[in-house]
Amino acid sequence: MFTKSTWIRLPRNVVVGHGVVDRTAEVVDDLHLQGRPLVVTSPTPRSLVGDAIESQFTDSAVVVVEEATFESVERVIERAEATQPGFLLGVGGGKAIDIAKMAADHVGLGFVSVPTAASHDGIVSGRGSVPEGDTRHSVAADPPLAVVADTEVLAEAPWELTTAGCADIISNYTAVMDWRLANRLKDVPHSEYAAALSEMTAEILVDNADSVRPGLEESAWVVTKALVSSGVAMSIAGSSRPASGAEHLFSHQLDRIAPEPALHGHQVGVGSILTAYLHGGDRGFWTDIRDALRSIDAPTTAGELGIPPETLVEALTTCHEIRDRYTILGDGMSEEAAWETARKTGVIE
Ligand SMILES: NC(=O)C1=CN([C@@H]2O[C@H](COP(=O)(O)OP(=O)(O)OC[C@H]3O[C@@H](n4cnc5c(N)ncnc54)[C@H](OP(=O)(O)O)[C@@H]3O)[C@@H](O)[C@H]2O)C=CC1
Ligand SMILES: O=C(CO)COP(=O)(O)O
Ligand SMILES: [Zn+2]
Repeated sequence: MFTKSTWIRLPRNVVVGHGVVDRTAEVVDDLHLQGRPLVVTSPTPRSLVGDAIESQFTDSAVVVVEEATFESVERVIERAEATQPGFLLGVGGGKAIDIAKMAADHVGLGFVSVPTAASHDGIVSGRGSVPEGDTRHSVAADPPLAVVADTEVLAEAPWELTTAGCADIISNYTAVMDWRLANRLKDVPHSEYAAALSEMTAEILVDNADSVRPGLEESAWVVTKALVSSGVAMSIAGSSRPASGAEHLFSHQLDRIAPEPALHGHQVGVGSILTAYLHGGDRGFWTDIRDALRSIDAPTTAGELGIPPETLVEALTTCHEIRDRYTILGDGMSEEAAWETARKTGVIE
């Protein structure tokens, strides 16, 4: 008997382009959302687009968050209970958007994502990631009802945020390799549609790497479309598997143990070089990943990440423990193998 079922949750409107932040109220109208918005934002995004957004609504409440913490999520929930909005608008980078996403989920309201940085695929996905205790990986949350991604704003964001978004997409290659391996070895549920979409997204981004340059609105366009596509792959899968394998475990562990972690996308990019090497050995795919990262100015070494070599090796040898997600790391790497992998790939010089 056939018993399978799936429920794919996607944003209904994805509006990307020049000046679209001025169309936020129109997007909201199209969703038939009632009531006033609670705008969840952080200091810099508020100074950049706060007025442009708030002026489109006759009555809006605003909460400015500074840290990606559960206290911030609770503050937004309290503000929502006090102001009784009809929906939430998350305006900013991953911090403001994830806090809005988690708070909206808690109070049972919809939210609209207005990214000001194309820094990772969480800005469009149904995954929320706010550090809780020792946990750094994402959990399921309702995806945004709509995404309003203004390429003019995104193109002016610091270049490293955009290169981090690119590297998060390039890491899809190794995430999919890990997912296929887990399916073959551990019978982990796998969607070939989600895997193919995720890989194709990385492929298109790499093919268009020449048009990803600082200050170019075209770059914001290319990267945002890729982030949307990666978010859709995760929605089809019903998990972050198509976009998160061992390279993400490595990054989550660095977030826990590094004196000063680097950007999410930059860490997963370097993680992807290392795990591509493990998948493919000397003549493997890892040089393609490294070259793709180099071509968009993303870090490819521990030094460029600002991570001490010992910390990088510690992350690589311990990160398999942080979550129940089978990857090429299996039940863990020895220290010797981790040093060898990092040196052979030039991640540690
Ligand atoms: N849901 C998911 O799957 C994932 C979620 N995450 C989460 O996302 C967060 C990291 O995302 P990230 O975007 O890097 O972090 P932030 O939202 O903190 O943004 C990074 C920095 O850029 C600033 N900024 C944002 N937009 C602009 C702009 N247009 N111009 C100038 N500066 C700008 C912010 O300013 P200010 O400090 O003033 O806000 C901040 O200092 C973390 O909380 C992480 O847990 C990470 C990966 C995946
Ligand atoms: O960052 C993500 C995908 O790019 C989400 O992955 P995690 O579930 O590992 O946090
Ligand atoms: Zn990621």
